[in-house]
Amino acid sequence: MTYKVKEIFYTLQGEGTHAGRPAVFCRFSSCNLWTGREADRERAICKFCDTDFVGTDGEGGGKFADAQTLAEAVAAKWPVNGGGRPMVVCTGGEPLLQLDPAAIAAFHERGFYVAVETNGTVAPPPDIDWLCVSPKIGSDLIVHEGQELKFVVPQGGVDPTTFEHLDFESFRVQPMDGPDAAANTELAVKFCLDHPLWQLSLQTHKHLGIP
Ligand SMILES: C[S@@+](CC[C@H](N)C(=O)[O-])C[C@H]1O[C@@H](n2cnc3c(N)ncnc32)[C@H](O)[C@@H]1O
Ligand SMILES: Nc1nc2[nH]cc(C(=O)O)c2c(=O)[nH]1
Ligand code: SF4
Ligand SMILES: [Mg+2]
Repeated sequence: MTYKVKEIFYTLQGEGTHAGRPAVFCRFSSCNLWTGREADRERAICKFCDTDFVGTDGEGGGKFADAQTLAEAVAAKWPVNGGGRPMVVCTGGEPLLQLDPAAIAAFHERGFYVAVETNGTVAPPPDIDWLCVSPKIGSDLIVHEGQELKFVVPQGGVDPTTFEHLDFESFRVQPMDGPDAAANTELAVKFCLDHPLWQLSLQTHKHLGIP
């Protein structure tokens, strides 16, 4: 199948458990919860997205005819003889609209640890190494297990503890970026202090000024 990818770039994972770890980001085009057009944001299910995932015109983006071609483009971003286990973070947009067993196998064949950032509305293929689910209020959460649950706060007054019964190794709150970022960060810190099952996830790449 052909994969539509907005951009492929090498940086540090900024968020969550793997924050600080070098990774190739593969940002798939399109999402099922927003068209990506500003004109549609207010009527979207997910209204706070910080990402441009429309089209295939970003750095390293394009249409990749098959899984091998896609994995080659990702592997080409990893430093030669750099050491360490290479990691790819499949994100978007919503990566699970496109990520399939063939793509995961092609990443694995090249030694990659495969991480995925998903909104949890699409069933994941098997053999993902790190699945991070970030639920969106107003959408139908069907993925109830994975490695990391990362809830952006605040969202519609929903208490993050309502996700605690789900089967994840790590529970995190991430402050919503935007005009109220400072207040949202304060709220997230207080929430973690009051609920020590939960850890803070910051978007460290934004503070560092890296992609
Ligand atoms: C752009 S999304 C792409 C992956 C997938 N569609 C999802 O929502 O998880 C990547 C991560 O950024 C988070 N995110 C998006 N907009 C944000 C914002 N304004 N503030 C904080 N986190 C945000 C999402 O919740 C998700 O964890
Ligand atoms: N550095 C960096 N880390 C990230 N972690 C998740 C991201 C995403 O957009 O999915 C992201 C991103 O866009 N940049
Ligand atoms: S689900 Fe993810 S990619 Fe889609 S609009 Fe929301 S944050 Fe953006
Ligand atoms: Mg991002």
